Amino acid sequence: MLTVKGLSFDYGRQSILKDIDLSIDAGEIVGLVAPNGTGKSTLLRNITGLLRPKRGQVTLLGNDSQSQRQVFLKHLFFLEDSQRLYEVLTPVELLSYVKAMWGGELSVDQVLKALRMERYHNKRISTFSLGMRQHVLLGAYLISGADLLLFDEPLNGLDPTSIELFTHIFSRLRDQGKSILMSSHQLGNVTTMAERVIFLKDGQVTSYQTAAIDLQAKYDELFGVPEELF
Ligand SMILES: Nc1ncnc2c1ncn2[C@@H]1O[C@H](COP(=O)(O)OP(=O)(O)OP(=O)(O)O)[C@@H](O)[C@H]1O
Repeated sequence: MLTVKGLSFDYGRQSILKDIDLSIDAGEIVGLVAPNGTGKSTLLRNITGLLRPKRGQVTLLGNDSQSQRQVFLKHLFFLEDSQRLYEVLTPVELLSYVKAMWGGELSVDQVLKALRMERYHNKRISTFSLGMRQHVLLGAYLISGADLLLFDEPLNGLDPTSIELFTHIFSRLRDQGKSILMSSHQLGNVTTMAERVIFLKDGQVTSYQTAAIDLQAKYDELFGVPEELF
């Protein structure tokens, strides 16, 4: 589904991504985990082409992110942050807009119902809490019908019931053959859903099957707090 080859990116003199290779299959949920400021958002932005890689190639279903940009974008959905939704719109308006742009099959009503958003579907997003915004954001992902979903911190601000609902929806999407790359600085936020975890460190990635190793031990080995602080 998604193939990234030799991707590098610098912010000025600071090298953030170094020669990254990764791939994601159809129907696979992958977690991207690293502490704050490591480069997760930068990697997602490079994959989508919001930032232009210094080197490397990204293809989605065989479509190149640069030379076949329109088709490439049609197959993916990425909204960086629920704080950057169109504030003046209501959920109904936003979802209708995304449906019109991406041409997904689900109706606005189906999505509102699946995400239990009927209570506030006609209120302006500007008045919403973080958790409500996350629901609208997931609604936009769902209604897009895109094949690859890139999600930055999907569980931010959610109560336990909503986490359960989101987890359920992600597994439904996987069953439908959608691929999901979700980033988080918290390992626990992705391990319940992802069958594979990619750690980003020093600009490079290592990938582990969730069931194959003790991921927390690996996380501590890679990013743990040093024993001697002072
Ligand atoms: N526009 C920018 N100009 C220069 N440096 C930047 C810019 N945006 C991010 N950086 C730097 O790039 C590095 C990676 O940032 P990025 O936001 O990708 O990290 P992250 O892993 O997503 O962090 P977080 O978990 O806090 O969201 C950081 O050192 C950050 O300071």
